[in-house]
Amino acid sequence: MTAAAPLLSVRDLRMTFPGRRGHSAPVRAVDGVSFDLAAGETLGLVGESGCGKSTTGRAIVRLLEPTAGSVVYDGRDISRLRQRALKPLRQELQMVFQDPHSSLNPRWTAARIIADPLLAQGRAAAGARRRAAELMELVGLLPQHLDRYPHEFSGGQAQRIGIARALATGPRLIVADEPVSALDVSVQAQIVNLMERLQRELGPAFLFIAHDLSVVKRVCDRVAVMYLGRIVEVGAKERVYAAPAHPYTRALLSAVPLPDPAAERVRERITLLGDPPNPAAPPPGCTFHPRCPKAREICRAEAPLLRIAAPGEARQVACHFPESSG
Ligand SMILES: Nc1ncnc2c1ncn2[C@@H]1O[C@H](COP(=O)(O)OP(=O)(O)OP(=O)(O)O)[C@@H](O)[C@H]1O
Repeated sequence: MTAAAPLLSVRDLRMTFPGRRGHSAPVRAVDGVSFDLAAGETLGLVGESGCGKSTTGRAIVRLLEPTAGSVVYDGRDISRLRQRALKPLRQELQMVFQDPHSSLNPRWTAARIIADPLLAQGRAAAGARRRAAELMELVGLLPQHLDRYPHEFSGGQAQRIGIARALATGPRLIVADEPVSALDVSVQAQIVNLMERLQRELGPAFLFIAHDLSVVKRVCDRVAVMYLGRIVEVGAKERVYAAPAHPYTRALLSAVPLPDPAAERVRERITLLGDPPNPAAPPPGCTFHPRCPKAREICRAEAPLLRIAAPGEARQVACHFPESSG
């Protein structure tokens, strides 16, 4: 039996920005990212601020045109499509942004924000409004509030509107870029619960971008860890969280508080040395080597490829000395 083709297949994705004034070297924000996403699957994309998570997400839904590489969605490379050719795909590829108040048009009512993708599809105004009311209910908002403006909603409610808008056209892939990190901690869990429920009920695939590893642990099937524009480890959530193979993943996970205070007291904490390096001037070899407690000569000279961590495992790791190999 052959496995079904993935819904999304990203290969060697690269996104380079011109250097800012005074720093003429180009910024390699995404530097060769490859992964697959199956229909209905949730992949968490984690890593420190500036490692290229948002740029990866934006290039996939084609808010940006990648510098190189391919983004094969449903069997078709969309990485070079022009805006006109992308239009029909917009209903299938949606994005939820980090800060709902700055990503929703402040001059539009909730009804218009949610109905806009439907109107763009050619839906009649009355039908689009009815659908917007249903979507308000689906995301836990009162349909009577359809004519309110974004500033009349709290942060959590506004994010629900952003989610309703993303769901309006029945997308098959949603890129959620830090969807809860701008919200109060008390509201974060509600939005995570909502996204979990919608994923279960409606079944879109999610690329869930976050720096909070405990959120990713709750909602994702697989996790990809990014460092300086590259994926350094990707695999099933259970494996990555229980036995991280890359030293960077180990360091990130060692900073996540454990619910059990006794376990918390005896756990190993790994403090990363120094700051993340500059993507305009990445270190040679493995870009993590200046901060890696295990770095040896080869790490300074040769960039490790992302490869199967251990025989029989689907998990991949880009390290010359992954944890599983001792
Ligand atoms: N339009 C742009 N022009 C120039 N550089 C950019 C642009 N967008 C992003 N960058 C740079 O690319 C790198 C990756 O940024 P990106 O926002 O993708 O990272 P991130 O992991 O999502 O971080 P954060 O969580 O802070 O959003 C950073 O060094 C950033 O400064």
